[in-house]
Amino acid sequence: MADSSLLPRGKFSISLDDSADEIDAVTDNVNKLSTNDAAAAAAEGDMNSEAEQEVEVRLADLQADPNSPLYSAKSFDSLGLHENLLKGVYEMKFTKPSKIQERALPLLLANPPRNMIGQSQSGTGKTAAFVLTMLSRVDYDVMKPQALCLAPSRELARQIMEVVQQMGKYTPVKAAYAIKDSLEKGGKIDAHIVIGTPGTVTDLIRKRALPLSDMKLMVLDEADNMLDQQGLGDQTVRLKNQMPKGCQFVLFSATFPENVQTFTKRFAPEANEIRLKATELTVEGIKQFYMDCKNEEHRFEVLSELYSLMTVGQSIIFVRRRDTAEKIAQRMTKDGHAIVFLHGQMDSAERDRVMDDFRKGDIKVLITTNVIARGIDIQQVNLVINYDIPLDGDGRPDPETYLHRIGRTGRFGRTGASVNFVHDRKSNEQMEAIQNALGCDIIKVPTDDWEDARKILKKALK
Ligand SMILES: Nc1ncnc2c1ncn2[C@@H]1O[C@H](COP(=O)(O)OP(=O)(O)OP(=O)(O)O)[C@@H](O)[C@H]1O
Repeated sequence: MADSSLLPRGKFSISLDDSADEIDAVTDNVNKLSTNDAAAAAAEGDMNSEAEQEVEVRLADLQADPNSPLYSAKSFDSLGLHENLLKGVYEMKFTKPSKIQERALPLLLANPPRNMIGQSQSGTGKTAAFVLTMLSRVDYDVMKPQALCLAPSRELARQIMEVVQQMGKYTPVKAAYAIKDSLEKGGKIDAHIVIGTPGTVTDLIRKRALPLSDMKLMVLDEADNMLDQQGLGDQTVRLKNQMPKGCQFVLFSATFPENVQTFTKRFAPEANEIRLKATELTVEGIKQFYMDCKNEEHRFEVLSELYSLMTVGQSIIFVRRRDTAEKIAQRMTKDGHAIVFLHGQMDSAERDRVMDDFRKGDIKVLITTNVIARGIDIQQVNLVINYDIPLDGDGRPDPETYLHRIGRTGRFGRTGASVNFVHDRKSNEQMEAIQNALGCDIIKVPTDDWEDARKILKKALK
């Protein structure tokens, strides 16, 4: 949850309560939205399963707890959103906003537009905050790209598109991808909202397939990653420099490490900021464990044993290298486990197929690299395994990537477990460094008493 004492004084152009006038201006624009039949929304009356009901009860409790990042004192109706967007939100079964949604939305929608740097724990609903902003800001009478959302992976871009379509269901929004293989040769993007990855966006602009003249809003999801100077940073900055004057820059992430903070502020000057304290970064619902393996070979055996003994919902295993992902998937398959791999060197169609199968639940175990460490939201994932402890580009323990990886479980109040595998002194030290940096407890699970191990993990997954 954000700590208001950390917010820079005087940076807010409005307070949460006196924002009605500014919000109206945005609402005027959105009034042009078409009014589709809302009956469709009401007609949906599926009986929830028992498990889902349990989650709903827990969620209601969390959303009533002021100490939870999901807590909100307000309703979606009071956040200045157009009624057609509210219909979309409610159809997604969102009853109350989370803390980040409640705090960020009025600031994001205020006029004149102001930049935003928003931080909130993994799985607390940042996507809705920026998607609703994009859907509120575009002028639907103008069929030109007006909002650009950048994400670090095609998987995340596709997921954001899904949210845009769902939330924008009762608007005439047209959204287009700018990801590899998304546009036919010689084609041109005509859509209100563009969602893409920096490389392809750069490419399309160069080919004059993505006009920027009407851009009003640029969103960076996983902003610290997008601005990382060892990675996507240069490309992202070059894109920013091409945006028209007055463009609003919106940056969201669960993590903004020290080393990107100055840069982030330069990227989004005069921004409203919503920040977390260092002690608030971990999500309570995610229980963290480690298993001490004797060596490389034992590490694999423990993994295989774990999957023989446990019935987990869905799980993601993270490794450092693509070839490790492939090798382990092959060995696990030989041992009789159903598992697939996903990494950045696969072709687009294959990546999409694997991800779609995993999302549908047809695949239960996915082994992957950091390519999907961030943002991916699959609520049934209740176990994350760090087969390799995450390291940064310089080979140092990487607490941010750790947080994002384990954050693939425990989404929006759900419970989940993460298990770190250590197999030698070095990996042990790496895990300890992460534990110290985050000040979190990582509890040992025995590798010589499987009954005990099963009990501990089962309890955490309840
Ligand atoms: N107000 C809400 N009520 C109920 N569910 C919500 C609400 N807001 C978001 N969600 C759900 O919570 C889940 C997590 O949201 P989202 O993916 O936006 O998290 P995030 O903060 O972007 O996480 P990450 O940092 O991992 O990217 C999604 O399944 C989303 O549909």
